[in-house]
Amino acid sequence: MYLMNDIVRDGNAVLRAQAAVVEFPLSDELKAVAKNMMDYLVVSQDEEQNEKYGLRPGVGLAAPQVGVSKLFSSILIPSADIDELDEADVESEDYFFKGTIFNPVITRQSVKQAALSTGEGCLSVDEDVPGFVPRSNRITVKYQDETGESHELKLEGYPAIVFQHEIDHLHGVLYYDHINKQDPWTEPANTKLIG
Ligand SMILES: O=C(O)C[C@@H](Cc1ccccc1)[C@H](O)SCc1ccccc1
Ligand code: NI
Repeated sequence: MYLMNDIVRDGNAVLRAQAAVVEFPLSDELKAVAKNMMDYLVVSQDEEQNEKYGLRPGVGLAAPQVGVSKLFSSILIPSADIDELDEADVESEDYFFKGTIFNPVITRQSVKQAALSTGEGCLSVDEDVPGFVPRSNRITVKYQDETGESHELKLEGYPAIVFQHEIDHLHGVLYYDHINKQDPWTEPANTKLIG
């Protein structure tokens, strides 16, 4: 499992590089990296464990953030984070999404935007950069799973924001690149505020 000192910080060129396509079948090395990324997310979301290991909680982690310039990100979105889910859903499933997405492509995105009302943070950016981070409210993502099988996901709101944050990492983009430097907290036009 990765610890905070395995996470590359802003200023390292790998966070600004275009990551490389992942070839299948996956090498044992990349399987191990993906497992360690997911283990980080699982442990980071457990209050006791993240305290013990000094981990910042995360719902996503991209390979470039651990120094691997390849097109994949692990994502772990708790069902409890998704307001639209009703009680039954939350009880039955611990996670809205748990998996590693390889070679993801956003094939469709809405004109309508969305932003977290609190702004965003990043495990690779130690200081908080304040401001709304406008993103597409709805996206369609095509990606491969660990076996190389292709999937298509339609996402809206918070999950769409998480996926866009993680896919941005694969193209050398960090969340604060999207913040309006002049007016960071001015509500962007046509943007739904979430949370
Ligand atoms: O650095 C990363 O990529 C992980 C980020 C992903 C993220 C940040 C803001 C908005 C969407 C995704 C971490 O998860 S930041 C910490 C965090 C934890 C729980 C919920 C939201 C953000
Ligand atoms: Ni990040």
